[in-house]
Amino acid sequence: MKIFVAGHRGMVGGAIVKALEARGTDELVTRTSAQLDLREQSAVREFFQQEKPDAVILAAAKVGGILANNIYPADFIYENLMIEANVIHQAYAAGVERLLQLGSSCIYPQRAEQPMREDALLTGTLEPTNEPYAIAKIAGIKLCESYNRQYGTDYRSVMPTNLYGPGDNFHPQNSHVLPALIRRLHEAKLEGRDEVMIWGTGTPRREFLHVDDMAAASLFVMDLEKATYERETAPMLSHINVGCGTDVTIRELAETVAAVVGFGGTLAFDPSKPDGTPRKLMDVSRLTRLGWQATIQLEDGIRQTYAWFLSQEKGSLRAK
Ligand SMILES: NC(=O)C1=CN([C@@H]2O[C@H](COP(=O)(O)OP(=O)(O)OC[C@H]3O[C@@H](n4cnc5c(N)ncnc54)[C@H](OP(=O)(O)O)[C@@H]3O)[C@@H](O)[C@H]2O)C=CC1
Ligand SMILES: C[C@H]1O[C@H](OP(=O)(O)OP(=O)(O)OC[C@H]2O[C@@H](n3cnc4c(=O)[nH]c(N)nc43)[C@H](O)[C@@H]2O)[C@@H](O)[C@@H](O)C1=O
Repeated sequence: MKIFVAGHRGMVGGAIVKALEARGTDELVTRTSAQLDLREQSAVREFFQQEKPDAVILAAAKVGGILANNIYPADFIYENLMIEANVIHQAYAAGVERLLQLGSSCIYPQRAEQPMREDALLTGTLEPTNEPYAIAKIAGIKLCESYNRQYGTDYRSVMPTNLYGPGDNFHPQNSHVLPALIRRLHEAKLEGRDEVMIWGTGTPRREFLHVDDMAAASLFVMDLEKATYERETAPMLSHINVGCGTDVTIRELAETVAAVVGFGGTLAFDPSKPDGTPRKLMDVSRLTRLGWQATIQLEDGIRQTYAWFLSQEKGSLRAK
């Protein structure tokens, strides 16, 4: 198959390309955002009409942690809506048979019953710190569902929990918690500081999945027989959660990162920073029933990610 991987330089897109290359069965098509801005409708139309891929994996998005979502809500809703609408519609217009798009666990209500099942979607109010991003991600699911229902396409959606791994964004403010803590605790160790500040109260719970597991799950869902995907996601031909099925508090995460990095000082908490959703644990029974489960334990994944972080030249680390 000729597969367009959108967002191949990102953490997830990069891991998906690596997994596809290891398989070695497909022709891959990639473009950087500078080569093809997926917010631009006519450019996306031209690209799809020229390339005519058989399949698309949509891992391109405007992505960031709790603070970035709060500071740049317009960018998060606008860019993600445009990318999804352009890619999904132009894929359909170019006759693309199969598409997989990545959403996020933040699509579920702020107070969703835990663990969160796929049918919790649109049953309650969203978490305010990422509502614009979540609405764009929900629109992505609804685009796929609607094209499937109206045009009989085979466009699938996976909803990952919080992800981490090599290729992550280690920006001190705009990143997600896990890479932010790796960097902050590493720098504190180097500077000999005896205290590090962690945002929020430390009590929110999060589920973390290594990006290589996410890439494997994405290909697993992409490869499912159409009838199997439709049976599992009936009646709306909606989406499948991806996670590891267990979560930790932010305090526990910080303690694990501190142990891996070798920071022996005190962890202090700054409650003036937002906690966000109190808990976001995915119900992964749909994916488990289909035969997939995560393989990388959190501490092992953090060790491997820290080794990758250390292997990067400081200047080449992404800092968006
Ligand atoms: N990271 C996480 O914890 C989670 C991520 N997800 C989802 O997984 C997907 C991938 O996320 P992740 O890999 O972490 O994100 P990254 O920020 O690492 O990568 C995103 C990629 O999207 C590309 N991109 C952004 N804007 C445009 C644009 N206008 N045109 C073309 N390409 C664009 C970028 O390309 P370039 O490098 O060429 O500029 C970039 O490589 C997203 O849909 C995200 O919502 C879901 C849950 C958790
Ligand atoms: C993937 C997911 O990511 C975002 O939602 P989030 O889960 O809240 O993600 P986060 O990783 O930024 O924070 C998790 C928790 O960790 C705490 N925390 C402590 N110290 C730091 C810290 O230094 N940085 C960050 N970012 N958080 C910190 C922080 O206060 C919060 O309680 C959205 O983009 C959302 O839309 C989305 O999809």
